[in-house]
Amino acid sequence: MKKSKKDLVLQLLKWAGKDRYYLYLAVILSLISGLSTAVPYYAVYKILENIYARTCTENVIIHYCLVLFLGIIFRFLLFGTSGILSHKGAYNTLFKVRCMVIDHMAKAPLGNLSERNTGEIKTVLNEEIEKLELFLAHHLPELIFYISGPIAIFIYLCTVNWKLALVSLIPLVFAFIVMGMMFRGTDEMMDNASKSIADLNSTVIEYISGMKLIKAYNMGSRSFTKYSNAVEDECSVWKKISRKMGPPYAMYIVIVECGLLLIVPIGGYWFMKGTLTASAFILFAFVGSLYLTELRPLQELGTNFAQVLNGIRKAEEILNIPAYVGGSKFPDSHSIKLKDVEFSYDGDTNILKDCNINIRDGEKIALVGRSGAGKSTVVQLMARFYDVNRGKVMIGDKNVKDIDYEQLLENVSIVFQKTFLTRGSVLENIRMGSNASLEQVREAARQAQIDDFIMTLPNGYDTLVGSYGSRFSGGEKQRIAIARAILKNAPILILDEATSAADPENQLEIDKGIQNLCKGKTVIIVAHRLSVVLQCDRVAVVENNTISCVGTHEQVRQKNEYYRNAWRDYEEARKTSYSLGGGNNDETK
Ligand SMILES: Nc1ncnc2c1ncn2[C@@H]1O[C@H](COP(=O)(O)OP(=O)(O)OP(=O)(O)O)[C@@H](O)[C@H]1O
Repeated sequence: MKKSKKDLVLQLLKWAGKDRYYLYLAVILSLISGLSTAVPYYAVYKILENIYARTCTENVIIHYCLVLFLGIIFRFLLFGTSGILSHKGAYNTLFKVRCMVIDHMAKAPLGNLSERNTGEIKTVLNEEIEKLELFLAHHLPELIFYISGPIAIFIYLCTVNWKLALVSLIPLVFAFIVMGMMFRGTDEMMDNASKSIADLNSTVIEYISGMKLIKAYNMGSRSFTKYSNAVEDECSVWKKISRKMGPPYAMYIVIVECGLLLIVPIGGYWFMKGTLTASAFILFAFVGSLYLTELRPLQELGTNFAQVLNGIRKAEEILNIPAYVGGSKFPDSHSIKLKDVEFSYDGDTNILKDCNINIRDGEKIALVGRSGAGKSTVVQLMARFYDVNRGKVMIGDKNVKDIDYEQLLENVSIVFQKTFLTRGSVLENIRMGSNASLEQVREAARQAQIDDFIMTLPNGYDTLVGSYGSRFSGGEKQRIAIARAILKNAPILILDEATSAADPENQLEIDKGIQNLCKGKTVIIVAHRLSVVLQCDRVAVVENNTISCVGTHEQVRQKNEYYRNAWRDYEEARKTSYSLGGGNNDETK
């Protein structure tokens, strides 16, 4: 169910936590500042009154000029302080909401997150949440200021002549009707605007991250078409919004400014009849229509408010993804068991069915199978990146669903096929948020066979990695990932082994790093190179949506046709490479 505007604002204040008191104080100061708007008009009126009563002296002028001066200073001082407080509250809240969303994403199932594209998530984290600052730091205090000012002036005008004060309000009634027309049915439009900016962001991200591919296939113009389409879509959404809101906005501006058309003739008539004093007539002619123009920014606030509500809604959508919370201690035994597991990414096609395996504590097991058979899926279920549809994944004697998620992630290390490096330094990339000392990081890097290389970099461990680790080769990146895992020293290790680890020398280094990493751990290796299997205790074949055969290399070779054929092909390929090159290309050595 869609939340009401009020509920969304209350939700935002809840996210603000204690910082909402800054916001409340800012609103109170804004209110007083707004109310003091009437003070200068009061001072001017009093001077006029004294002039017409022929009682105006130097003292009277000085007295009311002082009142006027203090009124203006007081008003701006309060409004300025309100702005400082509202900005403090707003930026603290923004920080909290961004941290909450990021933290929540880390605890949410990967499946739910990957339904959203990167552009959509980036839009929520940047643009949508940024709009909350606009609301908290500007709209909230300004809304109070722009409303309370005219209310204070209206009340003051009522004390001078209540009938003419009421006349001055007539344009406001029409202005509000027009404003209502302007905002009716804009929710969907704002939603579309938010979607179009998310699409635009996704296209830009895709364009930049796929730059190499675009160049390699000379896809520049085609990719640009996709980008320009996204820009056009965004533009057309905003054109629609402008078409809907533009005319009523123009009417609103005209209406609030045309109070004089009523005040001057009616006020003049009453003055002629003697029911209105000259000073009151001048006051109304001067202020009577002007004070309503203070309400003009309300329209702009209204437009932005619709966008802010959309921002709150979007942030809430991510925060409402059910996260993995609670759970018991990580078990002492590090055996892993899949029991009758069934799993599908999309809810329709089963990638795994009746899948069973028992991995002993401290055992080293290789998963083999054709490309797309489901090897990576099996290991991702072990780390609870996704939840199974049926059956159980157990670590020790516990279902992974019952283990505290943070403890689970702490106790499982994964080295992915494709290494992701953050933009920071090499040191930060190996530490990954831990408190490890430089010496501990270097020791891990030595074991991963990458320390010597890092020391040759211009700033050693402080060298910046660059976006997406652009300055490192595939093999170097992999060894950095191995160093990370060595430093983390988790008892369960999952290696989604890469085939692209470059030249044999690099491969040898990586293998040495991996051997150091595996010591004393329960290890599951997704083996893309068959030679890796010989370093494992057992091998499991993933085929036909299940784990079809588990045993030692010899046992599986005898029992499983896929594995037997794969080894035959592998050995024949090795013989061919011997006869072609005449050298020893054995990658197992
Ligand atoms: N996030 C995903 N959403 C939908 N389908 C997916 C997803 N990830 C993988 N798949 C599909 O699941 C099947 C198994 O993929 P998986 O990556 O587990 O295979 P694999 O054996 O590890 O393959 P490879 O050896 O090529 O890495 C494939 O058909 C793949 O297209």
